[in-house]
Amino acid sequence: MSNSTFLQKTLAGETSMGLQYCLPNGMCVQVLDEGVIRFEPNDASSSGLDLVVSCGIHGNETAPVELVEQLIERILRQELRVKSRVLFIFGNVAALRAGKRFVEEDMNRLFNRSPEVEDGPEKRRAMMLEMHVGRFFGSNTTPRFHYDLHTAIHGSLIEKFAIYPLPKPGCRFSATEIARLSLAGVETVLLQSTSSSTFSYSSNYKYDAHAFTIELGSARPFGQNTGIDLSKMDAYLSGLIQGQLPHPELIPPQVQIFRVSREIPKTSHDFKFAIDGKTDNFTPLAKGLTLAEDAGVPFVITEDDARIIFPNPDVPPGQRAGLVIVPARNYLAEQ
Ligand SMILES: O=C(O)CCC(=O)N[C@@H](CCC(=O)O)C(=O)O
Ligand SMILES: [Zn+2]
Repeated sequence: MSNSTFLQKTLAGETSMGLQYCLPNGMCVQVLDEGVIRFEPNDASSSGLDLVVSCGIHGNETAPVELVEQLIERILRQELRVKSRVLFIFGNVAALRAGKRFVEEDMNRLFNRSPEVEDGPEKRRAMMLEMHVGRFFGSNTTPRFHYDLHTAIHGSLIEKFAIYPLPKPGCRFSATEIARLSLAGVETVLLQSTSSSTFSYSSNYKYDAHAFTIELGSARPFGQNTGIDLSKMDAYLSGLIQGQLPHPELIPPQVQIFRVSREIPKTSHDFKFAIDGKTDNFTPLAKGLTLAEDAGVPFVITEDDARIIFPNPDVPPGQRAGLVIVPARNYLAEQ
């Protein structure tokens, strides 16, 4: 039997759909696709919780991929007792091999769309991943979670934070889910204000999962992530896998909540930031600042206490070149 990890086999092109098998401890395993593996307990020991953990949707964001690799291996070695249904996803395998954010297109802008004949590999993979998530959740009525793990391109004044996709009409941001994230070491949450083409938005919108994009530090190549402490996230996910769903009632006071005030649209190749394109996430933006100019149109900061997230002037026209966020703890309380 090979000593390679599931990640190593995936990167070597050695994983594809296989038959389910069960271990003596009652845990059943099935590889559903390249880089996609499902674990299920036998019914008697099930906790009634469905968990999707995805990573590597951007191929240069390797710290969460290494974390997920270790979780999978601990389960396969039967060190971690699976009491929940769990789906692990290594998202953009070709980009992970290349060590690049993407090969042709940013995969995290390709979810929640309809297939087209001329779709390239990243569009097709995004569609397949949505299908696997949909089949995994199926018609179960058990609580559904999807944590899509990332790292950020630039430095950040706050290392770990989550993006909470806009809830469906009639639904609200959940204070309990935000409090749970704090147990995973994520103490800053951005509430999205628009629909989106990200993986977490799709799982929330289509499958009613508690879904988040989670940023866990800076993007570095494999083997260079020792500076990122993922021990709380590791413990939190290990607990969920073992069927332990914590029930925090209140958001701890140290948790910071922002909401997205506006996306910074890039409409043309003339788009220019007035700030350095590599400015740290959460850098404050003075009211009245002309932050960017695009085809002669200025983008002026009109908000009090604004900050910038994900500045990236290099995205193609039609995509967001960053987000302007503002504090929103009271906003959440009023929901
Ligand atoms: O650091 C950056 O500029 C990008 C980090 C990253 O990949 N962030 C995600 C956020 C997705 C979301 O808004 O939910 C992305 O850009 O896809
Ligand atoms: Zn990312």
